[in-house]
Formats: sequence, C-alpha cells, structure tokens
Amino acid sequence: MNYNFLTIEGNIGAGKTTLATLLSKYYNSRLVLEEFAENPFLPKFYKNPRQFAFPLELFFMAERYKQMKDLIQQKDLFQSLTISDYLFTKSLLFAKITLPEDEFRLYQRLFDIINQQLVQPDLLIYLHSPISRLQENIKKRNRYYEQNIEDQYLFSIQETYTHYIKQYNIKTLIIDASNADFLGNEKHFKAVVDALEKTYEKGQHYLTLP
Ligand SMILES: Nc1ncnc2c1ncn2[C@@H]1O[C@H](COP(=O)(O)OP(=O)(O)OP(=O)(O)O)[C@@H](O)[C@H]1O
Repeated sequence: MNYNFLTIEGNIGAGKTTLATLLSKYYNSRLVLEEFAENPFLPKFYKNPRQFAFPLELFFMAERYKQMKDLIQQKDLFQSLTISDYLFTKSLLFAKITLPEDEFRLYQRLFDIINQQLVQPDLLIYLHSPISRLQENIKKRNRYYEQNIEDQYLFSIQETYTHYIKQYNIKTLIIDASNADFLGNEKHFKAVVDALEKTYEKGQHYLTLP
C-alpha cells in the first residue's frame, strides 16, 4: 500500500470511526480519532443551533488543530501509515452550513491561516450512504442529542462534501456504503483493502462493495 496518510470522511453516522479503526488494526497504523464527545457545545448546539454554532465550530477547529499539530511533530509521519476519521477541512464545511454569512467569513479567515500549516492526506476515503441509512445508524447508536437531526441537515452536509471534493478535484475513493457492514462482512472490508493496493490519479474514484 502506497499511502502515508489516509483520511476517512462521510456524513454523520456514515461509519467513519468503525472503518478507520478496522483499517488501522489491519495495517498496524497510527489512528487519529475525532474527539467530538469532548466538545461541551455539541448538545447545546443541537438544542439551539443559532446561539451555539460559533463556539461549537471554534472548539472543533481548535481541538482538531491541536491533534493534527501533535501528529506533525511526531517525526515518523512520513515513515509509517496514519489513518484519521476526519479531515481538518471538515470544520470549514460544517461551518458553512451552521454559521450565518458574516460569522462564516470570520471563521474562514482563521481557518485559512491554520490550515496552511497542516499536512493534507494523500487519499480521502469518502463513505456515501443514503439519508435513510444514516438516520437508521443515528437511531441505533442513540446519542441523545442527535435524535432530532433533520433529513435536510444531513442532505446539506452531503451536498457540501460532494461540492468540495469536485471543486478541488481531491483524490477521493468514494465507497457506496448503502449496505456496508465492514465489521460483520469480511468481503466488504477486503474490498476496501484491495482498493487501497491501487494508486489513484487526482479526482473521484468509485468503489461498489460486493
Ligand atoms: N464542525 C462541526 N459542526 C457541527 N457539528 C459537528 C461538527 N463536527 C462534528 N459535528 C457533530 O459531532 C458529532 C460526531 O460527528 P461525526 O460525523 O464526526 O462522527 P460520527 O457521526 O460519530 O461518525 P461515524 O458514525 O461516521 O463514525 C455529530 O453529531 C456531528 O454532527
């Protein structure tokens, strides 16, 4: 496998953490997981988005920056594989949806300054699931503050990711995760491992699971 830094992305409840964890065990790689549970603004945000979006987004950006910075400072980043379950740009993509225009512009200025200092993954794996499947996953895992997420919010997140991947022609492996079961179905996991043996040009590449 030819990658040093792989990032898994996808909508809320797409299964990023599960796949990142399985891949990191398989490749014996370093694993960087998002620590969203540490964000004290998240439950407040879901209750009152308008009031808490800005501190929520700032907190996410600060936490993610700290994690990514620590990663760069560890000398062996380019000698071994690192897998993360989020992209630093995720903060900006969510902020575009959650913040009003003027606050978003301010956020973007901060983001641009910080983002310049960070290393970008050499392949993005994007898990694509229909909204109905995401809602099922969200119900099943039952985090209390996520139980009233509207389809429209998930749809906006999906559109924002798709637009970002296309706009910047990001090297992305898009996995159709509609029926994915990476934990329970060995064939699904194997298909991902096989796909990671290949090298890809910039742009979007698609994987359908068996
Ligand atoms: N920048 C952000 N702005 C608003 N909410 C965010 C942001 N980043 C994460 N969240 C929220 O944090 C929670 C965890 O999100 P995330 O998508 O990272 O993990 P997840 O849904 O557990 O992923 P998966 O199920 O794919 O492993 C979700 O409720 C999500 O909406």
